[in-house]
Amino acid sequence: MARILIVEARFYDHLNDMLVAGARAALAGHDVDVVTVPGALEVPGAIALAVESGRYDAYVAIGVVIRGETYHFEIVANESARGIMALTMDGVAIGNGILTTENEAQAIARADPAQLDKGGGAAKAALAMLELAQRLG
Ligand SMILES: Nc1c(NC[C@H](O)[C@H](O)[C@H](O)CO)[nH]c(=O)[nH]c1=O
Ligand SMILES: CC(=O)[C@@H](O)COP(=O)(O)O
Repeated sequence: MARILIVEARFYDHLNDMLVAGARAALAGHDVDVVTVPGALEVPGAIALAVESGRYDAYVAIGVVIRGETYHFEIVANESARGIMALTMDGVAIGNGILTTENEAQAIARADPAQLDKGGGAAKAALAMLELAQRLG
């Protein structure tokens, strides 16, 4: 059994509820905690803090970034992904379930566990990276 932390950027409650449900289903049998941050830009920092705590074996990043009117979409989408990638390159087992979509319909299709289940996919990716780290470590 692994100790998994879900770090969710709760910007859209109804979408996050689906993503977290999918992630939890994929993490059945493991010890799962969930923490919430304001938005996707805060997710990498929250994971970095949790890594420092030494309490968890792997992490699942959850969130939804939907394009608005300004360049802020690129900043939030790209920089949250960049921060998560930097952590993975440091050997942290993370699955990235932060959706970056053009509209809500695209987000719903990807958040819904009965459709594309990106939350479950991110959880499975985190477990796969943890298993790889244990095998190679
Ligand atoms: N527009 C979205 C955001 N924006 C907020 C930022 O992530 C951040 O919390 C803020 O800039 C304060 O540092 N976040 C999302 O997760 N999704 C969005 O669509
Ligand atoms: C992804 C975003 O930051 C977006 O929700 C913000 O919308 P806007 O660009 O219209 O301020």
